[in-house]
Amino acid sequence: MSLEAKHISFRYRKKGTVLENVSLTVEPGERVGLAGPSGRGKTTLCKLLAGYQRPAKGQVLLDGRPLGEYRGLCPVQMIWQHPETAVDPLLRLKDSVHEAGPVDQALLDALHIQPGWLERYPAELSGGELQRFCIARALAPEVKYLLCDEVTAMLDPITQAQIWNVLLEAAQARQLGLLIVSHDSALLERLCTRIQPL
Ligand SMILES: Nc1ncnc2c1ncn2[C@@H]1O[C@H](COP(=O)(O)OP(=O)(O)OP(=O)(O)O)[C@@H](O)[C@H]1O
Repeated sequence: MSLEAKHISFRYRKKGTVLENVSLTVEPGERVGLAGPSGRGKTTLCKLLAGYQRPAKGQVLLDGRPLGEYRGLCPVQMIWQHPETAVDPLLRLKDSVHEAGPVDQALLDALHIQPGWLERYPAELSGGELQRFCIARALAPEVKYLLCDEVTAMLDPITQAQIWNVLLEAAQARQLGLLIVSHDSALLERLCTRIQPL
């Protein structure tokens, strides 16, 4: 079940063309690093691959089928740099984390999520604490691909290491495909099976 962007072009109404004839394939178990200067369109490509935006030209295919044909939880999930933009501010974390279905206690433990945090609202957690919930939610069993857009850029080194350990273990155990966006080339070298410049 490969994830493919085929000859994608995209433009924002006010900005003009951002991506022109871009192709990218991620296979199960692959960890592809997406590198490129600021403003090149890395986040935009992730949004297209996750189905948040539609390309003006080209297609996003999962296992050869357009992503839009899949029903229920999308098998391609995006994890954002700023987790506060990815959770409902009015929901307690215990409700947000279960939006994609029940979450395994072992996963919450591996992410060092303290039981008391579940009762809190997003504004009552730090960015690193909140990001752990976003990762737990993104690792729902139906998910096959994770698009990790600068997911640890604002975190301290210990939290970064904990989060990447969990993501890499899950990716290996479940043969998930990962697309990893980062400006940190050393991080990409360490994490990725290959790097694709944009
Ligand atoms: N909603 C939007 N409307 C108009 N222009 C946008 C929108 N979102 C992004 N852009 C523009 O599209 C271009 C690509 O943005 P994008 O966030 O995809 O780049 P990026 O490579 O991820 O950048 P960075 O490395 O700085 O995060 C930028 O010039 C940005 O200003």
